[in-house]
Amino acid sequence: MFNHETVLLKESVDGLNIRPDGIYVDCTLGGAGHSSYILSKLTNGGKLFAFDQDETALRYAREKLKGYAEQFTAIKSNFKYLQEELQHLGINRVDGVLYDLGVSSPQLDTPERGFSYHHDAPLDMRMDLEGDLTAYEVVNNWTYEELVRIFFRYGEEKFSKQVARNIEKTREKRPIETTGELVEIIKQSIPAPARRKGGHPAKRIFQAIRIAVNDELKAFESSLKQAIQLLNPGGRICVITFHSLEDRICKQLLKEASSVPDLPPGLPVIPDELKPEMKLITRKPIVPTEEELAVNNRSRSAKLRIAEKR
Ligand SMILES: C[S@@+](CC[C@H](N)C(=O)[O-])C[C@H]1O[C@@H](n2cnc3c(N)ncnc32)[C@H](O)[C@@H]1O
Repeated sequence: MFNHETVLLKESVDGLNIRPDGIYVDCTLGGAGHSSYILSKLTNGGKLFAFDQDETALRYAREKLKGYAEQFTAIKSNFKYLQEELQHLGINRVDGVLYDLGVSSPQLDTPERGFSYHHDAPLDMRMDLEGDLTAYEVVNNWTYEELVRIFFRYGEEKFSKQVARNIEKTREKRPIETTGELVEIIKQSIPAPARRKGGHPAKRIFQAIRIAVNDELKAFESSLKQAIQLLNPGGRICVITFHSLEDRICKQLLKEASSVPDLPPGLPVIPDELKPEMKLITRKPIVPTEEELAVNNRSRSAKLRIAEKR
């Protein structure tokens, strides 16, 4: 069973302003919550292409959506290959692209995937099980400097140096094999008063390693740029992010794409080629309602941003 509670479902899919005969892309298929709702709004002429790099999610979603064989195509690929994969299928323009970033609940809740600090399991954290880089490799073989860099940058962890130093000390004696061992090292590295604040003490380091293993930020940035290029006029992008690093990339890129460049003074009208490509639909992100927060804890950090191609 693939139990993933979809976040900001109505807000994001309604945000796509779906044309029943349009072409849409769900970059993060997962449990197909958003995809099912998009498909319910399409007629026979409409198409949905959905990406996931996780074979388990694809298998589940293909079965769930088998009634939509005409309209639905699942693609096993990283969404950083958005343009290339669509081109292979003869698609050069689309009417909407959706991202619901991060990991799904089944990925988090399956101990063997090694994403969770609540279970003791081998250090893995790959969304794509065919990927070469695992959390084991990062934790055991990356240098002290590389670890400090990712813990600061991707985890915004104040005690990055202490954690990296204790990882180094431990692995000099023996390899660090499991999430449980890593959690213990993190707990020992963070002073007790700080450990009691801000949720689970391993949360930020686990986020950092997961982002590094899956190269999440670069993939998203590259994909979002491609999505902007792929859109037809009037087409929309909806992005749901779950932490400040993803949200910053999204906000920045959409802002750049929707801003007028500095113009020479006295120019009476903005020439067409200088007009921004996008228009922001949400100046401030949409966040879950109290009702959603009450039933879905995973939604608490979600932010939805929407922009439209001019
Ligand atoms: C939060 S879940 C999506 C849940 C889905 N919207 C639903 O309602 O069921 C994110 C999914 O995107 C996938 N994913 C994350 N980053 C990806 C990437 N760069 N390329 C392809 N799939 C990715 C993950 O494997 C995961 O299944």
